[in-house]
Order: sequence, then structure tokens, then C-alpha cells
Amino acid sequence: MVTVRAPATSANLGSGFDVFGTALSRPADVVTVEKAAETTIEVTGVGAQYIPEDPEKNTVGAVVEALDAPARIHIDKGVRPASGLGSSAASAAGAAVALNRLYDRGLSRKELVPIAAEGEAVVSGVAHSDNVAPSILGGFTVTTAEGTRSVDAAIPLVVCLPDVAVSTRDARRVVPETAPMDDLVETVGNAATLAIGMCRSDPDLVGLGMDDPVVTPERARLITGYDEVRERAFDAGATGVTVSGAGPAVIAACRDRDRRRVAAAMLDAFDGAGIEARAYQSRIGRGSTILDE
Ligand SMILES: Nc1ncnc2c1ncn2[C@@H]1O[C@H](COP(=O)(O)OP(=O)(O)O)[C@@H](O)[C@H]1O
Ligand SMILES: N[C@@H](CCOP(=O)(O)O)C(=O)O
Repeated sequence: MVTVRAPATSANLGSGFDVFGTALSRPADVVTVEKAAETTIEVTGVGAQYIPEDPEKNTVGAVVEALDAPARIHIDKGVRPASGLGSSAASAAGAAVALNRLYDRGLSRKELVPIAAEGEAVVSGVAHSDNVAPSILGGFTVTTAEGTRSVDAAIPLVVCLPDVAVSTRDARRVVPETAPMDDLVETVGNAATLAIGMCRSDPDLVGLGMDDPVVTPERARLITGYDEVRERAFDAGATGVTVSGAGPAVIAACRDRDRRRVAAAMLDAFDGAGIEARAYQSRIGRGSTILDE
């Protein structure tokens, strides 16, 4: 038996659509696997009632297939589904790390990234790796067709999750198919600024680089209260604010001393829009951890 804690993640960070991701120190899924002749999945925890236990429909089923590793699997959800916090990815990442160990497949963490991404194709239609990569490796990750690079960074974050669901599949439908050259230039500049900020653990540069003129404005329309939440977070000291993943969670970078104030301001703004929400005072965290074997 192997048990793995797989963290929530925030993908895109504004300027890095389908490329950037960060592991969050909290919340997390806990995935336990035991060898079995046939794969079965049991899901408990936050939002478990909305998550299929059929291996064909659960993200971990695709990981079992890819590793040829049938197992009895228990997923204890800490990451609410349809959150923008890589809920589907956390289970897939945890399963990939756990099954690799259970069956001694000997794959490296980086080699597990495309395997876990197969799970994302099951739910969103695209095997995007920007959530599974940080959930497996930890830190800030950059994933391209050439593979994944990661760096540890100490950046305080606030993630505010409103009590509404946005499916990644639906939120991918509003992504523009093309972008004007000016927007492309702006996005590249922001993404490069953010990457330098991560390498220096500098919340000001990271926040500055979180702006995105192409995808985020379209997604923000799906989140009631987004503009007010963003403005209030900046007023409270956030250095950057954007949609987390496909939403509805909103993520802010800040300094340690401002984290509580930013969290309170974001909650208050959602409340003003008539939306219940919860805030995680988080930071960039570590990747999947084996808890027990
Ligand atoms: N192990 C899993 N954990 C969470 N969601 C899952 C899992 N397997 C399948 N799903 C489905 O994936 C969808 C949530 O994924 P997604 O829309 O990408 O949201 P998130 O941003 O939270 O990952 C839901 O429809 C859910 O039923
Ligand atoms: N790059 C993807 C990330 C989706 O993240 P999720 O946490 O909402 O699953 C996208 O933006 O579609």
C-alpha cells in the first residue's frame, strides 16, 4: 500500500496560459493505492459526490492505464472539483506518484508528468500539463512540448474560492482562438517578468507579470464579483491578481505581512457580490509527498 499527498495547484498565473503552474502549500488530495486484479476507485472528502468512481471517467483511471498498474484506489479529496485549483490534476498526480512506487516502475518525477496529464484529457478534453507538473514536482513550473522545468520560489499567495463551480471544459470554450500582435508582445513581456520574479522570489515582479490581456478578461466574465475582488485585493496590498486556472478561484500574490489583509478583502468583496467564498492563505509549496508505504 502507498499513500501520497498531492497538492492543489494554480495554473496559468495570467500570462502563462497552459504553461505556468505553481504548487500550493494547501489544500491537497490524499491518494492511497493497493495492488488489485481490477481497478476500483472510492472517493471521499470535499465534493466527492460530484466525482465519478468509474475508472473510465475519473482522472486516475487514465493514469492506471498508462502505467499498466491496476489497483484499489482511495481518493480523499481536499481540493474541491471545478475550482480552478487543479482538483482533477491533484488526484492524477497523486496516483501517478503512488502507482509508480507501488509497481516499482522506476519513472522519474518528470517522466510522470505526461502520464498524469492523460487524466486531464479525460475531463477537459486537452492533456494540459500545467497543473499536474507542479502537483508532482512542486515549486513554480514551466511546461512546454519539450518538457517541464521547475524552480522553488518563496512567494506568499492568497487563493479565494467562491462557492460556485466552473468546469475547465466550459472555460476553455471562451478562450480566443487568435490574439493581436500587441497582446502577444505584452503577454511575452509579462511572462518573462513573472519568471524572473519566481527565480528571485520577488513578489513584486511576480505580481507585475500576472497580467494577461487575452485569456483572463474572457474568463473573468464567468466569475461574479471578479473586478471588485481584484480591486479590493490590490487595495489591501496584493502585488498581482488573476484567475486561478480556469476559475472560479482568484489568486493573489503578496508579501507575507499583507496576506491576512488580502484574504479578508477578497472574501469581503465576494460577500458584497452575494457570493460565499473561502480563502486559503497559502504559498508556493512542495510537490506530491509519499506519506506511507
Ligand atoms: N479525481 C478527480 N478529482 C476531481 N475531479 C474529477 C476527478 N476525476 C474526474 N473529475 C471530474 O473533473 C471535473 C473537475 O475538473 P476541472 O473542471 O478540471 O476542475 P478543477 O479546476 O478543479 O480541476 C469534474 O467534472 C469532476 O467530476
Ligand atoms: N491551463 C488550463 C488550466 C486549468 O486549470 P484548472 O485548475 O481550472 O483545472 C486552463 O486554463 O484551461
